[in-house]
Amino acid sequence: QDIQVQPSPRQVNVTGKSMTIPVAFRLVGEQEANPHAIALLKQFLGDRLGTEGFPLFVGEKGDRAVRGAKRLIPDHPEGYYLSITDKAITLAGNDERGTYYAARTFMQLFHEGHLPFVGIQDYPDVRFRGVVEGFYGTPWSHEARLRQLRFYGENKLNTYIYGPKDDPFHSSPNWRKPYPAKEAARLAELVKVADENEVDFVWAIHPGLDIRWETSDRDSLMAKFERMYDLGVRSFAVFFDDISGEGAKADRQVELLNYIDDHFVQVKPDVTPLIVCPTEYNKGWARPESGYLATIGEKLNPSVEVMWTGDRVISEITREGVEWIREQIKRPAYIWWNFPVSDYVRDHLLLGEVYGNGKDIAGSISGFVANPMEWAEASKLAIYCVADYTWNMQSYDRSRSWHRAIRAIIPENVEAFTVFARHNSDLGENVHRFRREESVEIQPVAERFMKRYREGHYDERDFLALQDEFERVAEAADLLLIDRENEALIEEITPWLHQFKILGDAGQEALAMIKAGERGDRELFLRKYNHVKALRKRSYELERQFNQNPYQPGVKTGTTVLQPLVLDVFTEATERFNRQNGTDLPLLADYSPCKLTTNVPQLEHLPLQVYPSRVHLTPLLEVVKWPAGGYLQLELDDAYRIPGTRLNFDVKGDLSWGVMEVSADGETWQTVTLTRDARGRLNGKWEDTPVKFVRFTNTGEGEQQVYLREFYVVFSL
Ligand SMILES: C=CCNC1=N[C@@H]2[C@@H](O)[C@H](O)[C@@H](CO)O[C@@H]2S1
Repeated sequence: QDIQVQPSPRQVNVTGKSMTIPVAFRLVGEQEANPHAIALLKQFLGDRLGTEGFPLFVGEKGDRAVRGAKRLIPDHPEGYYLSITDKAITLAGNDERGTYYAARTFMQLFHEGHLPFVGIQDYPDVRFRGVVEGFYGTPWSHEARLRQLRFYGENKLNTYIYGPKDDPFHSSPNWRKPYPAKEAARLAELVKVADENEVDFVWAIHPGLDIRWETSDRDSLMAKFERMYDLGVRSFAVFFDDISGEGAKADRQVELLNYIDDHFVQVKPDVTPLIVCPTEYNKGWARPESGYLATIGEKLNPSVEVMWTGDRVISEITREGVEWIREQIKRPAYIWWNFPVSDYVRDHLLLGEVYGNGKDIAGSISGFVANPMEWAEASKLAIYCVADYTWNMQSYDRSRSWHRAIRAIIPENVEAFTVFARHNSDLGENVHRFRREESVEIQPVAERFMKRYREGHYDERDFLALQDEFERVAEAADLLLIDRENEALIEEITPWLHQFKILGDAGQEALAMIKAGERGDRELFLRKYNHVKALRKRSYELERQFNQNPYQPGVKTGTTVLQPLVLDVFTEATERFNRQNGTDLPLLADYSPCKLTTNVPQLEHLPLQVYPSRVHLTPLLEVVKWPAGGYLQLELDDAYRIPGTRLNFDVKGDLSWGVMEVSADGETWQTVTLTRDARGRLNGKWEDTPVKFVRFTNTGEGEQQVYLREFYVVFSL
């Protein structure tokens, strides 16, 4: 029968039919086996466990209980051998974690009152597998983290790296300080639950923003690690990402890391290899002339793991890419995969399939951890798939894994959540230009329908297929909004579910406009027209109410296929109605009154947030390298009286290297004096003349490195 085990095991031999589940089991090997595996089995088998009953042998290679299976146990870290026959069950690990994984697999084989007769030999492709909580934004809650750790235990993920950028005790300024008692107790509990689920809890420190290369700061860091060790932490990381200036120096970083390795990691008996997140952490930013990676490769202790995001900050991981970096750093890279992280497209949910990474990279990497969304439960879809991919790459099937993930996460509403996730997977235009597939099944129907509708002869079957899809969208939203089996998940995605309901309704009503127009039923057409406009207004208000943040506020759904389709159908149907009836009903246009032009590479694709009276530039999380002569220009659709631009480059020192100018025609420019307000933000003020262009230029001699935290243009009173 179809043995469904997650992650997909490497070698499964079905050795016969199956047996009904024994009413009682007798555990053999309890004294020597991994206590977490024993605890798991006891909890799972409950009162079926007794001194009599069907023998269940559990243990690690060399333990008496599994002596007979010794040569069948794969000789790989975390490997295990599992066998179920009509005589006995054997769960034999190559090491403690392997035994635990054998127990996890065993638990999944219980199926409708039966246990299959199988022999399984299994082990993971990638050594370190899991999640790095490394995003910008609201850190996960304590409860969310506890749920995550249990989820990792279920899916054979063995690593959780604690590194939320917005935790002041992980990063500046309080990385030097011990956690207050309450937070310390919570971290201790996380470590305990991680252990129970055979997950390494890696505590990361992010000192680079203000570290001083002196023994005092080195001692502060060592003292903090000691504190964390006292809390039970046995795995450590140092993050030097997203910094500039002093903290970015390779030889200083290496000196500190080797010191930590020599005087902490190597002297403690039970600490796993140190992990570092380098400043040059992707190929797009690597500069051979800086010698940064060469220094890491040559001077950093070989036992230290070096993280890497791939060819770009957000990128698919390829064989060629990992071979390249392996050459540079003289060791396999420890991949930090930036998916499903959405801190640069915060108005989107990334619920799509995990795809695009090579299946031939296992031998060239030491670890693979996913950086998730701030929405912990919603991130589980991708995390489940990453668990499958990193355990057994060759057999990874992106679609099968994704469907299983949905069944694992919300078993009572699989159909509805599948519809929802299908249309919430692309990012829209973004600064990293990273895109994902969305609405894949319906996209060709939508495209064909619009083309033929415009030509005047669409296929009724396409019309009905689209109508059916929008009905499913509306149904899915309502079914999920009342779902009570996974309340934490529904709580996270509720704003998007409301938006999704509006989209489903708007799609059906826009299609109804076509039929009303064809029948010449003016009254019905106007009803539908007004309903769609009302729905779009509700959508707009929803955007202003939920998920407000300084970067990408709002709630986007179906942005790649379904939303544009509603707009296209509405516009086309209204234009026809206007022609047939000599009316001029306004077309609903999502206009954008502002255009961005720049010659600073990192700013080229920055999306703009357009509001009724101001334009907001999406701030960047990374350091911006601003070359001499580099400029950033906003062009409005008309000349407006602008009471005052707000500009915030979060830089040390002044901005005398740059000039802010405005113009009404793009020819004559007027310099604007910038003044710092109480919050350190730079504001531009000028005489009260209409302005169409605003630009900021680096008129200095050399490249500047800045954080672009905020660029506001307020263009009406
Ligand atoms: C290997 C080191 C990766 N360090 C990173 N720090 C940043 C992360 O904190 C962000 O979440 C992510 C997505 O915006 O971009 C880079 S990736």
